[in-house]
Amino acid sequence: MELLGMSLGVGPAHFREFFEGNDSIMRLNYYPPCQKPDVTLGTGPHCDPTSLTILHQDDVGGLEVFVDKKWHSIPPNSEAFVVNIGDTFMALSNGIYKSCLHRAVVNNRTPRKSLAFFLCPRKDKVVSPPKQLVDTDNPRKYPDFSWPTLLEFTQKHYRADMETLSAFTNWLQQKNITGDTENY
Ligand SMILES: O=C(O)CCC(=O)C(=O)O
Ligand SMILES: [Fe+2]
Repeated sequence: MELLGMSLGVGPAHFREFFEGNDSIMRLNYYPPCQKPDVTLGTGPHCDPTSLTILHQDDVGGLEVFVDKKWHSIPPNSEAFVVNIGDTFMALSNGIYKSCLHRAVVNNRTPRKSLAFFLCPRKDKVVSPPKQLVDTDNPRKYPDFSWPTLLEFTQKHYRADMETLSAFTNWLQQKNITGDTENY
């Protein structure tokens, strides 16, 4: 977070402090062998709704990222983690950092495991970009929200894909129009 803050010109402290007391998630994925791997995905195409993902995959392989209109496999490297930007950090950087579209394919021989750490803000934090990243040339791209609201959206209303953040923005606006009085 310090490096991301420095790269955005807001200094090392901003995002480090924002993520103090973070409410992060760890997930273990298990992909059994599949008889029809050519017509099956282990995890469909999605961007992680979370802030930053640190992923360890075992030595089987299966992770793919979508870059330049093509799927590219990311071979496992026992010396390295895969680090992905998620939708919440895309919102925090006012769209400067893009969340990364990825998926996991399966095979018909070997089970596969991966371990993902998803950095998430503390529940009461307002996800809002620092003022240095917003001006008339770069207006706000996403409304303020809290992480539990985006999590609820992806768990109850919308399965995370490459459009999660814009679908979420529309959903929030619709809720405001229909006079929902809960605080987001
Ligand atoms: O298993 C993988 O390599 C990717 C898993 C993944 O994208 C996720 O858990 O969000
Ligand atoms: Fe993912």
